[in-house]
Amino acid sequence: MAKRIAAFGEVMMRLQVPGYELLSQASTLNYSFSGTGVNVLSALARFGHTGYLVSRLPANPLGEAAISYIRKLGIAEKHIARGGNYVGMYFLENGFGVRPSRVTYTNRQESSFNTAPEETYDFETIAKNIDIAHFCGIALAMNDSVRSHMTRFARTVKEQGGTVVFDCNYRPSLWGDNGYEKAKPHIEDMLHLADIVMMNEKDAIHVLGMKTEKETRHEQLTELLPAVAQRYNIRVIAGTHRSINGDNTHVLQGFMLKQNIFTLSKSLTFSVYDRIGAGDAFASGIVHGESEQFSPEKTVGFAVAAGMLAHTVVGDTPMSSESDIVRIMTEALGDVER
Ligand SMILES: Nc1ncnc2c1ncn2[C@@H]1O[C@H](COP(=O)(O)OP(=O)(O)O)[C@@H](O)[C@H]1O
Ligand SMILES: O=C(O)C[C@@H](O)[C@H](O)C(=O)COP(=O)(O)O
Repeated sequence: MAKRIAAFGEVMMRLQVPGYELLSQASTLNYSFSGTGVNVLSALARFGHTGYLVSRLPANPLGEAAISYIRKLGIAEKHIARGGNYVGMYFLENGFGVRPSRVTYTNRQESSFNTAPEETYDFETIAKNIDIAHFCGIALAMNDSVRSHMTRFARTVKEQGGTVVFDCNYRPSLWGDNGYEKAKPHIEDMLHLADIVMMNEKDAIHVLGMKTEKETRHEQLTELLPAVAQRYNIRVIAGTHRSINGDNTHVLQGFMLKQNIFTLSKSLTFSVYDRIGAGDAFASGIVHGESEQFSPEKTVGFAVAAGMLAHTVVGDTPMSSESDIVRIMTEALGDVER
């Protein structure tokens, strides 16, 4: 059934160096807009849900440009507050061969979203009119005021009987020195409130400090995640394992833990055009599968195929429809369609 979904998060301006040049070599940049909330809602709008972005943008031409972009993606703008002066930015240098892609965040703390005053958002009204709210660990890394918005909104959604989705999305560069220690209490606050969580064993080991004697990622995952689900009372935990082959193709396998049962997707191998936003596409697939009451096998298969397709589209924002994803799950790769 189509759901009303709100995502709380920052709209980012992505400044991408064209081709494979470094920032130090290039003289032009391509800009687009992004942010985990934008990405997740774009995907969910394509699957037939209604998406509301809960954010804050400046009342100036930059804010207008961001809103036009969001509108074009089919995301409802009525919960976007206006005020402050800046849009958060990040620079992207594309990797090539053995050189990985690189993201550099700039003075994000000063953005409209990260300086939003305490009473900016009417969480009561928003929570009464949605079914699901999505939150992300990137916003949690920002400052105490954003963290307070997040926990307040998530608590209000729970009080209204809604579903809380939380993507751990740990970004080392945003948490800084002793990042794991700083992040742990805040991630735990969100885990206690969440019904559906995106994470893998790295979050359990490094952020939550859980111990395991197991050596392979898969064994660590299957040992630790049921303990996480039990400790924080989480209904569904899902995520991916990625590996990168010598020929630069990536292998992605999705997993989902529900009612103490692990379901794994097929391992998909594919070439990568633009890797950023693939985790958000996967998360959207899980939210869609749960909303439509798909079986765990179908949900995780759908989510990983959505993640794979997001690697083939330029920009952070997933653009695939449900039928694009179902086709890729069921059909062999083909030549030009004409
Ligand atoms: N250095 C790290 N320490 C702890 N957890 C991490 C680290 N890097 C990534 N993770 C976690 O691993 C998971 C997947 O990472 P991510 O970079 O978001 O990949 P994807 O975009 O494929 O989802 C996320 O839940 C993230 O929090
Ligand atoms: O910084 C943000 O708020 C998000 C963007 O940097 C970007 O969209 C992103 O990190 C997406 O995450 P992924 O889907 O895990 O690649």
